[in-house]
Amino acid sequence: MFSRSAARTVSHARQFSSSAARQHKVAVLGAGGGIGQPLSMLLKLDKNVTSLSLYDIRGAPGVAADVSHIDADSTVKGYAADKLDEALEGVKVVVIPAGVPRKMSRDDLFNTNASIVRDLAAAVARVAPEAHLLIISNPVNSTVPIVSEVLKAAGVYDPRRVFGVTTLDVVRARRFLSEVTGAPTAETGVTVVGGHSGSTIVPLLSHNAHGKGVSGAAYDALVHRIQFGGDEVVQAKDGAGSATLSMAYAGAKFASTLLRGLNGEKGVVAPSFVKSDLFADQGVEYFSSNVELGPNGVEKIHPLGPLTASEEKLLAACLPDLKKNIEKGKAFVA
Ligand SMILES: NC(=O)C1=CN([C@@H]2O[C@H](COP(=O)(O)OP(=O)(O)OC[C@H]3O[C@@H](n4cnc5c(N)ncnc54)[C@H](O)[C@@H]3O)[C@@H](O)[C@H]2O)C=CC1
Ligand SMILES: O=C([O-])CC(=O)C(=O)O
Repeated sequence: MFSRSAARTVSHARQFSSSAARQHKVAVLGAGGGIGQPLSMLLKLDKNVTSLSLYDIRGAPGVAADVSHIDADSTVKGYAADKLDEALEGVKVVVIPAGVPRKMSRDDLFNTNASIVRDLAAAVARVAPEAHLLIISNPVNSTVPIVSEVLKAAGVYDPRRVFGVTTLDVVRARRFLSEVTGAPTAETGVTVVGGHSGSTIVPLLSHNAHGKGVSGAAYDALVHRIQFGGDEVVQAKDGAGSATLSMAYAGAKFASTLLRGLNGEKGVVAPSFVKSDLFADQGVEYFSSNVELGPNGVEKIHPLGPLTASEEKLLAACLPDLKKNIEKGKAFVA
């Protein structure tokens, strides 16, 4: 039998060895922005992040100094505009919220953000070719293909390691369904598939016990609110940008889920916009659906499961738009 103090020592040793197996350096590119700052703070609090590398063309060293005072064990370093390569050295996960937020449609951002994301992806390909890339910068439906094409051209593309972060759609769906039904958010998890903009966002409300009961005008209004939740924030901010705090929460949530998968935890599943065979026969190369996350990133893409007639209709509207967005991204790099 162990004495209490011996048992404590064993438990400390276990904790130590398990945390020693979880050394993850994470970089945030765009860390000085509306999303980047709170995202960096939340990542600092994640016990699976041991080192945080904050980069921006403006202000990252200041954000890093600030975040570094938080009493969590990870180290934090900020990198100025000319220090991108240094910021990426040894990183396992790169989260990219760099770029401009929209004033009108997400597609308006294309011209500015396409080149920002392309250049950052090229640096990742050069310095941290095995990193997992989490793309937040909009339009996600096009920026993910852009990043993938850049990695392909550099000869380092592994589709298991490139993720479009669509978690905010899932977060909104859970919250909005809770508001409609009065059920606690713990019970209103909704899978959202497709892409990340308007009609390409397809919530599968029928897969949730509470969502199943929403019908008629209430169903249409709920679907619309999930698809256009970003607009609510853009309008309320009245020219000052788009969602930042809820997005930082969603980005940290997805990064934390991925890190659990990278650590070998079993059964880690989350929706993400990834290279997918689900609708490849219809020319849609990337698609967001539940994916199982493991030590190599995407281990398995789950099928959508049964759809109602309304969901089939939403999916039919999603696919052609999504295909166009993906092609636009690919054409930009070509
Ligand atoms: N995936 C999603 O669900 C969501 C995506 N977004 C997108 O996230 C992006 C960022 O939004 P915000 O943080 O609100 O914008 P922001 O303007 O507040 O911050 C963007 C940051 O990127 C930096 N930046 C610009 N070019 C850069 C480069 N070449 N390298 C590194 N940093 C660079 C800027 O200096 C700025 O600090 C936008 O494209 C927005 O549309 C926003 C909300 C949700
Ligand atoms: O609406 C936007 O431009 C930002 C975004 O992607 C979202 O809030 O879902």
